[in-house]
Amino acid sequence: MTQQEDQQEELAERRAAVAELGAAVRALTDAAVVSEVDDATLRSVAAAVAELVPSLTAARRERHERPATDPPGSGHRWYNPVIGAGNPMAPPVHVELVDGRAVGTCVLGLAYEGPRGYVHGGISALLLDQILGHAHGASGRPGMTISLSLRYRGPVPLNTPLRITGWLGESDPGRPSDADDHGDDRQPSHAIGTISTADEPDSVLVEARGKFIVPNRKQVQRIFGGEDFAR
Ligand SMILES: CCCCC/C=C\C/C=C\C/C=C\C/C=C\CCCC(=O)SCCNC(=O)CCNC(=O)[C@H](O)C(C)(C)COP(=O)(O)OP(=O)(O)OC[C@H]1O[C@@H](n2cnc3c(N)ncnc32)[C@H](O)[C@@H]1OP(=O)(O)O
Repeated sequence: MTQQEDQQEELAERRAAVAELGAAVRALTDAAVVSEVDDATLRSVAAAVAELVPSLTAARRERHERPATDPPGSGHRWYNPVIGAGNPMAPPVHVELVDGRAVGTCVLGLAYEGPRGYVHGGISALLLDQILGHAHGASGRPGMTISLSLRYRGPVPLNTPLRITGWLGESDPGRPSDADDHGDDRQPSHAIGTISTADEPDSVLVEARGKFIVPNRKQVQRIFGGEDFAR
């Protein structure tokens, strides 16, 4: 086996272990918010869970430190709060690019509840921000959201397969690019997205409009300390 194959195998192994823990903690979170067991049982589970924490934090990363799952060039965030298999707070949403559109699928449990039986509006915004980000990133230049607005047309049901779709719209006509002064290579992109149930994809429950920019060199330096933020 070559050194590169060795590293790939190690990375796959690491990601699988991280996904396993993510799934287990996600199941724990789901159980915690649906549980109606007695108080003594809640307290004993709380104590048992608290005891597990030090075994994870024995080796930890800090802000700005890259996790072992995301080596340079991987372009993927294993702990992303929407799509990351390693992040228990992520449903996780499964995203595919279909004819230039980003299409996400997921089922949201009671941990994401806003109105009883329905998804919290802030969670819908989170999912849409991510899917718009994918639509923007599909052109090969991942960016940052600079504005996001939503219209909640109907309540989004929990425990129901959902479909989240994002695509790019027209850019601002005639807006000068910042390329000359700042090294920006283009204008903000407009992205549009929707949430519907998988069974009724044409019935839009939430609609989003967002603007994305690709940060220029100075901005990357200021915000991320120079490291290519997308890699
Ligand atoms: C986010 C990591 C993504 C990594 C993913 C990597 C790989 C994955 C592959 C595919 C992608 C898939 C998924 C994407 C994932 C997630 C999506 C969620 C994304 C987010 O959740 S991201 C967090 C929220 N978001 C922020 O945290 C931004 C905070 N905000 C700022 O940090 C500043 O705001 C900044 C630096 C943007 C500008 O601040 P500044 O001071 O430098 O500029 P200034 O305000 O003076 O702008 C004067 C006028 O120029 C325009 N302008 C400025 N820069 C420009 C540029 N580069 N290009 C074109 N136009 C530009 C302005 O829009 C304005 O225009 P106007 O006046 O018309 O509004």
